[in-house]
Amino acid sequence: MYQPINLTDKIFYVGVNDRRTHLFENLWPLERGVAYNSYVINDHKVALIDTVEIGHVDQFLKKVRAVIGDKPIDYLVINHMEPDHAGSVQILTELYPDMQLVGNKKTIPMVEGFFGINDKDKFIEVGEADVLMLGENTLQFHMIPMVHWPETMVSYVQEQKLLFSGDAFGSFGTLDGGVFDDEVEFDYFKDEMRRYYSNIVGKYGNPVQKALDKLSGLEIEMIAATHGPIIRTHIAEMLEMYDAWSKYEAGNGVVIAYASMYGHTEEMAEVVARELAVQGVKAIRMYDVSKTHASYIISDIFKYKGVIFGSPTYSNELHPSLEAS
Ligand SMILES: Cc1cc2nc3c(=O)[nH]c(=O)nc-3n(C[C@H](O)[C@H](O)[C@H](O)COP(=O)(O)O)c2cc1C
Repeated sequence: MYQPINLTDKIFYVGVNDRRTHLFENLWPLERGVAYNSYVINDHKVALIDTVEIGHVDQFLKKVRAVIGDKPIDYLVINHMEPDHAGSVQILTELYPDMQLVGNKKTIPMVEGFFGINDKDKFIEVGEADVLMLGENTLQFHMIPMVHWPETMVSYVQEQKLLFSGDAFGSFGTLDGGVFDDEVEFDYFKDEMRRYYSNIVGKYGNPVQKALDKLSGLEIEMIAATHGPIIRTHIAEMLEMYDAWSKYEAGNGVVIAYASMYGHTEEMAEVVARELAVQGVKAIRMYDVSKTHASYIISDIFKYKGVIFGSPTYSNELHPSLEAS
């Protein structure tokens, strides 16, 4: 039985946990799963903010109905078209035929491409700073292209100072009871947020800087992303972390990532590490790339200023496991 989880009196968490998938995007290891977050605003008008991965749609619908009962959904806001969030759009349009899809000019052709939905009356196209009134809550939309897809946008509830941020500020890890940042072991999620950011969004530092600039004009008291805990007590810290990562600023420390078949390159890496320690470097992270998944190494490379790679020659190239990392 789902106990509705309130963000505010009319806004609810209706996300689901995925503890079965081994690799996110068939690429990134999920040691402690991942949550697909979605939210319902049960106001005079009912709006759903994003959906969940299609494999979890039954549980998702139960949660949505536990909040809205038999009321229809008026709007489905699509902040991001990636299938772990937009995966249930089609089935929802069938279940709620009068529901309108809210997206920007880049979202709409994607919806048509993904789902073959092309009825113009189904869409409400929104642009920068447009608003959608729901009753006591007003949604305002801000475009954040390439964080991390072209159509990405965020939705801001003006009255609540609440930002539905899409994948921005998201992290791996299921929400095992605790849903808000003050209800969980937040340090774990901070690390997983950096692994998520560095591997999935990290290339787009400039678009993230532009997005942060735009969001700096908003007063934000809660960030509700599509993965990971809802942030309400660590807002400033999160914004600072995103600012530093997107400027590629890092703290003191060195990552040493090596490949070694017979141990000689590893021995060299040990010597280098010892010398770094003698020189006063305390944070030294050594990884054998054949053992540790690249996503953890990349995450640490975003955390520390220094990085050293070591590889034996292998058929005149780098060792394949380092090359692959
Ligand atoms: C399959 C294979 C391919 C190799 N190719 C080269 C090569 O192209 N050029 C070279 O100088 N050494 C080559 N080597 C030798 C290794 O680079 C050398 O033994 C190195 O010291 C191994 O380092 P490690 O002990 O860290 O694995 C090759 C070794 C193996 C097993």
